[in-house]
Amino acid sequence: MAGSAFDFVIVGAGSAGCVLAERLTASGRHRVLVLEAGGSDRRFFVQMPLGYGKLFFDPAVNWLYRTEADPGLAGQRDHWPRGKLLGGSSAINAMVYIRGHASDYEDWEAAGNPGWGWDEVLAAYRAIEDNEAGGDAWRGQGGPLFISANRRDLHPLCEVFVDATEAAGIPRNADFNGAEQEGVGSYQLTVKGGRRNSAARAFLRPAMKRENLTVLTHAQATRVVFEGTRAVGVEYRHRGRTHVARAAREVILSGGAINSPQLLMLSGVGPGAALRDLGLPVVVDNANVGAHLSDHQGLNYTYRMRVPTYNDILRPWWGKLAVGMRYLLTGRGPLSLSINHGGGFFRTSPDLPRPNMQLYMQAISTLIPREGERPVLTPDPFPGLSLGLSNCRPTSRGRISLASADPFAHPRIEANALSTEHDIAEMLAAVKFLRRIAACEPLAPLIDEELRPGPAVVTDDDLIADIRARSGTVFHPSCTCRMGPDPATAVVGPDLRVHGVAGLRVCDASAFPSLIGGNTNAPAMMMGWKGAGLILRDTAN
Ligand SMILES: Cc1cc2nc3c(=O)[nH]c(=O)nc-3n(C[C@H](O)[C@H](O)[C@H](O)COP(=O)(O)OP(=O)(O)OC[C@H]3O[C@@H](n4cnc5c(N)ncnc54)[C@H](O)[C@@H]3O)c2cc1C
Repeated sequence: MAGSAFDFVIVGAGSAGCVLAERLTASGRHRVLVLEAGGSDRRFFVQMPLGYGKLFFDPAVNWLYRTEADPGLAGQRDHWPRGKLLGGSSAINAMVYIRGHASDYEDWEAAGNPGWGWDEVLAAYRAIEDNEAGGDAWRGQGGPLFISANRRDLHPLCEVFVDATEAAGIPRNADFNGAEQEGVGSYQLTVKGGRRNSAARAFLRPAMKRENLTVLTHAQATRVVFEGTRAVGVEYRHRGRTHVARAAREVILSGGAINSPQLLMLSGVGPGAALRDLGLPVVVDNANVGAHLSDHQGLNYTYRMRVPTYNDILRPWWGKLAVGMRYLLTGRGPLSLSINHGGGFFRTSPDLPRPNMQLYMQAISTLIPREGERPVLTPDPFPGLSLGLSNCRPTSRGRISLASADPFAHPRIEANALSTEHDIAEMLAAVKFLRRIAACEPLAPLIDEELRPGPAVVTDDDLIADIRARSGTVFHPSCTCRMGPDPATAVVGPDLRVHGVAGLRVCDASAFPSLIGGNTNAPAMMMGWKGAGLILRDTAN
């Protein structure tokens, strides 16, 4: 590959990178190289939706990051999985498809980012989607990304949960991606025909048939190559050797919220003093690189149930055999779905203008952890239910910084979770509401007992201590190369170009101006879609 020239070099075949690769090669006019540090997505537990639990600690497909000890999480170091394979995190995630609240994008635009308001973003989502629920003013149909409406094979407790949440005062909502986000119901999923529908499957794999797309796996970018302040290529390691891929037009970083800022810093774009301390040259001194790290925090309340749950089916060998056979023969059953059958969005106070909390319902409990595995395929030996929640717009901010100038060393992740009064007060109100749901008909009579945190935990102080002890990332780190017009406060402009240099953009969840209220795979794919539109527009000029 050394010496070959491409028009565009994309670093990272994740949610955004796969969409970019597809869009930039569609016309046949541009030669595109995608460098992906991980390997193929053609693995059984990647393809089988509930195989997700097996990928959580698997170094073959996962960067396996750990944060620094976090005071907000009672001093614990949180586990941060990120996908390291074709499809990136969309190939190891929980497949919930949520776009976020319309007002999130109005916030993006109001922060000085024309073109990223709700109307433009909605048009992109509608073009991307092929929603099983059909097209309407909100949903797209006929686009490259099939989205399951998730209406069959749901566990019966999902409906019970929806009824109880309704009784607690939250309206039913058949489509969180429709006119209203608030409400309770079942989640739409990136699942197609019983298989995970990652960004690789929906976008990259079809594009890989094109001659103008080259995808190199096990190729880790180590540095953006600059001539002066113009990015002209990418240095990468492949099969033990260092190569440089030249980009005649642009280099696009789509390595995700941890790796994109890391690669920028390794390349000399970042906080100048810190880079010099590590002996790195400084191309652009910008303290925003790696800063503004935003992430959703969540926790589960767990119940012992009086009725069967997936624990009873997924734990015993005969149950595993039965659901396994069903899956292999029909592509259906619990293995063909996300662990999160239901959920929704609610406000912790009626005075709030939009939902500030997200709910998750899992007809399974996993209190007894197994070494090296998120035990969704080996749950607790009793019927259990998990009700989870996570915040939508936390005010806590963390940081990614370089721990070393070695591109293969993990960067430092200071999550700084739950570090504001606001975030703790919100979580406290939310867990109280979760208990209200559990106390409502028809769910209450089916619950035997609350196992975590347990009935002894009642005072605000104890509830907060429990929140700190048991919360963790819900895997949505964002904003570490955030978009904004001013280099004093942002890393990329509204056109995703890195401030202060030429020929270089960042296009992934790191470029979000602010974290959206909801899961982040859909917005990352949308960023790839709109990013490609911007690149093609600028290329035509
Ligand atoms: C366990 C888990 C569960 C989740 N559940 C959900 C969910 O249910 N719904 C949802 O919407 N979102 C979910 N998310 C979040 C969502 O998947 C991510 O926000 C989204 O995929 C991020 O997309 P991205 O393009 O920014 O980065 P990624 O998809 O992470 O892609 C980055 C890619 O770049 C590659 N890369 C990085 N550095 C380099 C380098 N130097 N050289 C070459 N390649 C490199 C990586 O290997 C990776 O393939 C989950 C995430 C995880 C980890």
